[in-house]
Amino acid sequence: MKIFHLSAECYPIAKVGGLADVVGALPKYQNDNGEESAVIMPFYKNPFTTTHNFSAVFEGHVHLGNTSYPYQILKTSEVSLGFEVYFVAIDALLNTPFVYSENDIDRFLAFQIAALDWILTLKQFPNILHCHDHHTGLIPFMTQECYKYEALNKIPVITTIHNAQYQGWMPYEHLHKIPPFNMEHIGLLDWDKVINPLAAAIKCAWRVTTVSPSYMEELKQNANGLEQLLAHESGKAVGVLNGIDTEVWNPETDDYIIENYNATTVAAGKKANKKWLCKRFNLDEEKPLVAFIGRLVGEKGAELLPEVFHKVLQQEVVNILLLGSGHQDTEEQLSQLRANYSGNYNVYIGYDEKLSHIIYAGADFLLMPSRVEPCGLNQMYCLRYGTVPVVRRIGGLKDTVVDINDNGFGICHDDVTVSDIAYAVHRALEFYNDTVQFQANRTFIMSIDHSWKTSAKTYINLYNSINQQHYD
Ligand SMILES: Nc1ncnc2c1ncn2[C@@H]1O[C@H](COP(=O)(O)OP(=O)(O)O[C@H]2O[C@H](CO)[C@@H](O)[C@H](O)[C@H]2O)[C@@H](O)[C@H]1O
Repeated sequence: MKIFHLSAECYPIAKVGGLADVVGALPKYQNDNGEESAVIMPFYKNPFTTTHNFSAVFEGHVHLGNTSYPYQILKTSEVSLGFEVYFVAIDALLNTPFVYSENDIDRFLAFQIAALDWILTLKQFPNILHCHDHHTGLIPFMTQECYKYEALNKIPVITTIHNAQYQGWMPYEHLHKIPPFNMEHIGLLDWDKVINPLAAAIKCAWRVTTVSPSYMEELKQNANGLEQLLAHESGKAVGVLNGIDTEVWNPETDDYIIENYNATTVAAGKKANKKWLCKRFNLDEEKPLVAFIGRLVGEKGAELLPEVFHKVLQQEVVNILLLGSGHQDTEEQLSQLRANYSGNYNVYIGYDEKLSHIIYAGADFLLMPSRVEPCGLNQMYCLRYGTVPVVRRIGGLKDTVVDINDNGFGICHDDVTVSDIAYAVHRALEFYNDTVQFQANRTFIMSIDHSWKTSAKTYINLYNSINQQHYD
């Protein structure tokens, strides 16, 4: 089966968050299952694209209304990611050092149209188009409705929702940029009187998936305005839990971390990584280390963290280390807190892939007090590195972490409040002091299998079930 994943991000080429991790791993595991899975993504100007050579497999012009942009489909043979990547290079719009910007309506519309224009020219069409998030949300609509893509309308299109908070809204003044279609069907694009690419994808895709089963249920109650639509389309929707790339995220072979380890050597391995972190960030290596990694936004409960940290650092014997960036206010408050708790608290404001690996390896606990968490990968990474997750029971966190009081291995809490989060940290630290249990738990959590093996197969079964239905 020939599968094209369409996405704005793909690790290690361009990563802003978890979307990249998924699109950089799922195709590889699908190929391991004997499929032919590839990625189509924009060509940005970033460390990956500037250090590799590319050759053009196609050249054309993409039209956005009356404006025409030259574009190429590029490939590189210099690196093997376990799947083929086709880059849509539209210099005037996409060749930027960033993935997302103010001009995203034109950028991602042009990306989607150029990708479909190229697919139209292929001798062998893909059997599945798998679209990720709203940046590719108009593809299910365009293949079904636009006259020029009629030849593609038999190809099943899947949309995976990684995050329904962002929907790609466009005012109607952009309508003329979408290739012509029967205007009687304009309602498919609409949600609340604007063009809503995520809503259009939910309406037009042959199947809709979310990145965990719990998130699928939660979206029917809380989907940033799309609740009714999701409830209405639930017959074709299913939650498939993300996996993790166990080749990239493996403490035994990870090149980023200070000392490699496995379940047998976990105590010494984690100690060496923690020692490095404590030296680098002026922390006390004798105390337990609680870490946070992620985007500093409301969804992650980030604006509560300064107060949570203040409370915890006053009451507990602990170190706290945060890696992240996002809302400026939160960044500033988190940075200011350093003055009060020097020696036990530090933050790194920014994005640093290597540092994130060392933190997963060196921390004792990873905090995720998310308001919304469609799946969450951090808790699965930390488990693999023997770090205990402290999470709110929501979305994918609920599906992957069981509290120690329920015969589980993590710490869970229900509310996103300063006191609930601080109490969860308190429970975590009590657990830390139960040395024997804590060490045994470390070894156990490293053995939990969250690899893509199962979920990659689930997606393949889903594709097969559509193809089966289609040809019956
Ligand atoms: N400052 C920083 N420096 C280095 N690395 C950093 C970093 N901030 C974040 N990361 C990394 O980015 C990834 C974040 O993944 P998540 O799944 O937690 O979140 P995200 O909300 O982006 O993804 C959305 O899509 C994914 C994939 O489907 C869902 O799991 C998730 O719930 C949904 O919100 C992890 O690899 C993490 O280590």
